[in-house]
Amino acid sequence: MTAAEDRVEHPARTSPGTRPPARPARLPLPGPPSLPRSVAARRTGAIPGLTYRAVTPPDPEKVAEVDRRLEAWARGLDLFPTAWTGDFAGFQFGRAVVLQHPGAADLDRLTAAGELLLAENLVDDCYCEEEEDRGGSHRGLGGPLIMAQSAIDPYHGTAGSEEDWRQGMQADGPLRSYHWAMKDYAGFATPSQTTRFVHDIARLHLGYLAEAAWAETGHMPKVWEYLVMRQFNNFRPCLSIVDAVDGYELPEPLYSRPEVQRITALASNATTLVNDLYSFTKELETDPTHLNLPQVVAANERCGLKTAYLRSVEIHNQIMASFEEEAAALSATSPLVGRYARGLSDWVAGNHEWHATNTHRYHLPNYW
Ligand SMILES: CC(C)=CCC/C(C)=C(\C)COP(=O)(O)OP(=O)(O)O
Ligand SMILES: [Mg+2]
Repeated sequence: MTAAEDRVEHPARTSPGTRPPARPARLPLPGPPSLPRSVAARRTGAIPGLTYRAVTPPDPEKVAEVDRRLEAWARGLDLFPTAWTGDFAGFQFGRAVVLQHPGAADLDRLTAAGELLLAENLVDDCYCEEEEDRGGSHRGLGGPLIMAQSAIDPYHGTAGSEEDWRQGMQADGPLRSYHWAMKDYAGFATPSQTTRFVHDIARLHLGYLAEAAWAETGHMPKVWEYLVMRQFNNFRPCLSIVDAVDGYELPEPLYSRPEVQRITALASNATTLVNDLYSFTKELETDPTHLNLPQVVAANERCGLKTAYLRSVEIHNQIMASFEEEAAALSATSPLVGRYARGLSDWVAGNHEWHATNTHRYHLPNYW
């Protein structure tokens, strides 16, 4: 790569003679080179240099059936206005879960995974994302998020106030979707798997709060700090259900072992950074200050966005390599852990395929 190819610079770099601040200020960075939409839309497929495992195409009949069930479920709960129907179709929830859970035990479990995915995205879009224009706000986010947590994490107050809680949990689409998706999931997951999910959603909400706090104060994290936040604001709740969706349980004493926790987190982090790479262009188009790994690398390393993007691919690849090596070593110690590790790997591979082919949501920067 030549210097000319990488000429998009961090603004702080263009002030000669000034001492760089100890912590780089969060300024809008120049966006990625944009293209006419028709050209940009073609720029999909795998990111050059990105480590991923290719998957077999999903069964179209299975996808259509899961989509049909999910749409009926969403309509029945009045989860979103008809104006959002295009977004529902464009997200391709059925295709996502069929790709992510190739070993799913049955369609009911696959549909429950889709309900949870839909609910998680509804909470993010309606509560957290200001740019979506669906009521989301960084300021005061803790209030709605604690209610969202309660929708999956039962209330144990006075008998008299329980009915108020029950009604409160039906107040909007994000709450209804969390609440009823959780009911379906808990119908086949063991109590331990259900509690695992509750804890992973609490972690996710903590990550949303940190992201919102940084957006509100204009804080630019260091790279490691960003990776901490993204380890919580993360796809993990989707990955740690793989055993339940596949119809078995990785028992709590095994799941809780630090090395199993580590491969769960590594897989979740790798696949979440895949989102940062595929959604980079979309995010910068809607909000030039939106944090994702390339933005944070560019600000911290005072380099152009293309360099930062390629560096972010490397960071992803290192995490992915750690996952693959450690998961393989661990799998050799126990067939059950091996099955679980395969489920994690399948989810990562399917989620990559979904990102690489979802032209409704994502297009790549014009770097290749
Ligand atoms: C499905 C799930 C658990 C989502 C929670 C966290 C989340 C929304 C992501 C990891 C995706 O990241 P992002 O908010 O950047 O999503 P888009 O890039 O807008 O698709
Ligand atoms: Mg993103």
